[in-house]
Amino acid sequence: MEVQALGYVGLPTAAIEDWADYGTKFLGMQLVDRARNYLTFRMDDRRQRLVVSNDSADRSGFFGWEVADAFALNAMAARVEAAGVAVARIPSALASQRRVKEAITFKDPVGNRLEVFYGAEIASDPFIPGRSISGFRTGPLGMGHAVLHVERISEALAFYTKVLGLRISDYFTVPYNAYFFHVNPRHHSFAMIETGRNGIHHLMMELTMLDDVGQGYDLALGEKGRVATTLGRHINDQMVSFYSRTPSDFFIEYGWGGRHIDPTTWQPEEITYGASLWGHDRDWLGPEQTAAARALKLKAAEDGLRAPVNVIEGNYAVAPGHCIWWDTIRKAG
Ligand SMILES: Cc1ccc(O)c(O)c1CC[C@@H]1C(=O)CC[C@]2(C)C(=O)CC[C@@H]12
Ligand SMILES: [Fe+2]
Repeated sequence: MEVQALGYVGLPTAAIEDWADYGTKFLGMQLVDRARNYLTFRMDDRRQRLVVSNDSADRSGFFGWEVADAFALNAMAARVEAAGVAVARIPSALASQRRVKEAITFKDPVGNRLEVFYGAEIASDPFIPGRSISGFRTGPLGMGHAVLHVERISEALAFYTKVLGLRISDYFTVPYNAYFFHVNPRHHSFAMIETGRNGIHHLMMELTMLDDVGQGYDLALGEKGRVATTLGRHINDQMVSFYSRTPSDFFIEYGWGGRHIDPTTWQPEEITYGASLWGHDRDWLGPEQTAAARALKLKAAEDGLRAPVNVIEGNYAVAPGHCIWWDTIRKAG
């Protein structure tokens, strides 16, 4: 498999100041760089995972897909070019700003800026979370998952699977079309939902402990309008999560307990139950959609649908103010 993980993400915003607090005091990331028109955050031992930018050049965000080395990067560049898509080498000044060794960039068929890179820089100092969380589940699973609104999934599907090499985890067509893709054991690192417009829908970050999510939920409940959905559990990746409104016009899904899949044997499947096993209620849906979402969930409950107990590597108790991250967990294990 060429693409190994979703390595970093750039999110657009018009409210850069609000993001500093939201990213640290609520999400628990570490603010490392604060320039006039962008912020950068750490989530683990890497120097940078998330960039939040109010530069007009970054208006639709960017997605940093990780490959192993220069050889894999060149192979990807050739493959994208062969598909008729213009590829540019990212100048070394920008590559250093991304904290990677080398990168290329191109647009997906609906206009999102993609970057493919290798050689992410590791920090020499430990990750200090912005609030007391146990840590983010990253490492070989990547930074989380990114979900896009797309006008028509069919336009981008072939590009993401045949050119980029993402593999379909599952999909559903009711109550809307949605496709989920994996590149490693994380159930999905990327998804598209067909909503009639293009843009970022949400970014998911996964915490190593459920209590991090519950405590974050309490913080979000304390701010008017911050909670975008109630706490819930997704059917396909079994993630327990809630969605919060960011200072931009999309969401961050804050989750725990996502399942692992075996990419070598996984077969794409169709989900007929909808999005959630329970929860994830929204207050902005019309009465018809609310009733439809409710009916799907009640059917799942009636059918006795349950997520198997998750065995979470790295689900250890840690002292408040301290954090563990993947590489430490792996070395300790
Ligand atoms: C269906 C699903 C499974 C796993 C995920 O990580 C995930 O983000 C989703 C999408 C959930 C769902 C959606 O598809 C449409 C818009 C929704 C209802 C929201 O507004 C919040 C949850 C979103
Ligand atoms: Fe999600």
